[in-house]
Amino acid sequence: MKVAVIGAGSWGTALAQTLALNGHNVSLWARKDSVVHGINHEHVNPRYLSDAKLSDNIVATTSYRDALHRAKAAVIVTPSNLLRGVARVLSDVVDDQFPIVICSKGVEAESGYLPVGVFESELGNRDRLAVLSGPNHAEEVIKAKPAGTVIASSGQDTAVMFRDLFASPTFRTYTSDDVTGVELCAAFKNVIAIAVGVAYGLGYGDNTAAMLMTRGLAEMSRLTVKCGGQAITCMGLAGAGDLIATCTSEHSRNRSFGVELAQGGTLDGYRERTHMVVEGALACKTLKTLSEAYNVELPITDVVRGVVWEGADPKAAAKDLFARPLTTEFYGL
Ligand SMILES: NC(=O)c1ccc[n+]([C@@H]2O[C@H](COP(=O)([O-])OP(=O)(O)OC[C@H]3O[C@@H](n4cnc5c(N)ncnc54)[C@H](O)[C@@H]3O)[C@@H](O)[C@H]2O)c1
Ligand SMILES: O=P(O)(O)OC[C@H](O)CO
Repeated sequence: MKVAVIGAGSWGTALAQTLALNGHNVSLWARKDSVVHGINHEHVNPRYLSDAKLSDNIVATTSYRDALHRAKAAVIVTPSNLLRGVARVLSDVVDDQFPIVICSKGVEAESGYLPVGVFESELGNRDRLAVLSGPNHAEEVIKAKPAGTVIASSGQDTAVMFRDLFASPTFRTYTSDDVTGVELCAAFKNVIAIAVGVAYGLGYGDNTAAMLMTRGLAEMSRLTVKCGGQAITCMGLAGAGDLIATCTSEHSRNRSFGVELAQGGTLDGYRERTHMVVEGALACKTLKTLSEAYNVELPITDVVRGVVWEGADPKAAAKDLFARPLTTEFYGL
């Protein structure tokens, strides 16, 4: 079957390869001609994961229409801040039954919409929309190192369809009906990974990292439940699983950005050097819309926002976190 993958960064490239190895014909939309040329002529993405030889049943294009022509499903893997634009393009090309899975991790600025909500508002029919998320560093998935992920949809047929599309001997896919929970976990874990990176950058230890991860999980759970998601989702692959992978992995951009930030680096400098997206830097701002709407305290997220965007001193910010009133461990849950 032909599948359109929209976005040829690291994750789009790894997912395209996963689908291609499963025998599907993949049409990969890329922004840059040089990427299209590299994939179609050398079977290599010259900009992302350039060590990987890609299957020859991946064909790249810069045309959305060509990518979607005769495709039976679309996989959306752009940075989260571009999702509404992509949804608008798709609304001119696909009908309201066309299955779409979104693999980007974030919250829309201003509206506070999660990815599936953004697509639903532009394209309708939520039941054919899904979200895919889990502890999935592209650098490992493209090498077929075993990994698991969750595919959540309000439509059971959609979740099962994408589960079977992606499942492989090394990529184990689970279904869920908790779309909100999976999406919030995905956005949140990146913010906590920045906090963990900052802590390591300041020379703090593994105890600090474990505390931030666990208290981050508490923030994630509080907001998830208030937004209508299930607390148990935060204990699954999309929650604790991805939080652990992102906060501990050498591959994580969010974590390594946090380390650099603590040592005087900047977001612009990180982006320019790597050409990569640091979703947590945006999410620490966009999650505020939800925390205010639902009146949920997110102290670690607030501190990360202060350090990334408001010039707060990381050491002073860490001190502030410790100066908060002492309370019971499961306060607010
Ligand atoms: N990399 C991973 O391991 C991984 C795993 C799971 C989920 N994700 C998520 O997938 C999404 C995409 O991340 P990625 O890692 O594939 O990207 P990346 O960081 O490897 O590359 C950046 C991507 O952004 C695109 N881009 C940048 N500016 C653009 C613009 N103005 N217009 C259009 N495209 C632009 C680039 O073309 C490229 O595709 C993110 O939400 C990320 O959180 C990534
Ligand atoms: O490299 P990061 O920090 O963007 O994380 C990538 C994936 O989301 C890990 O599951």
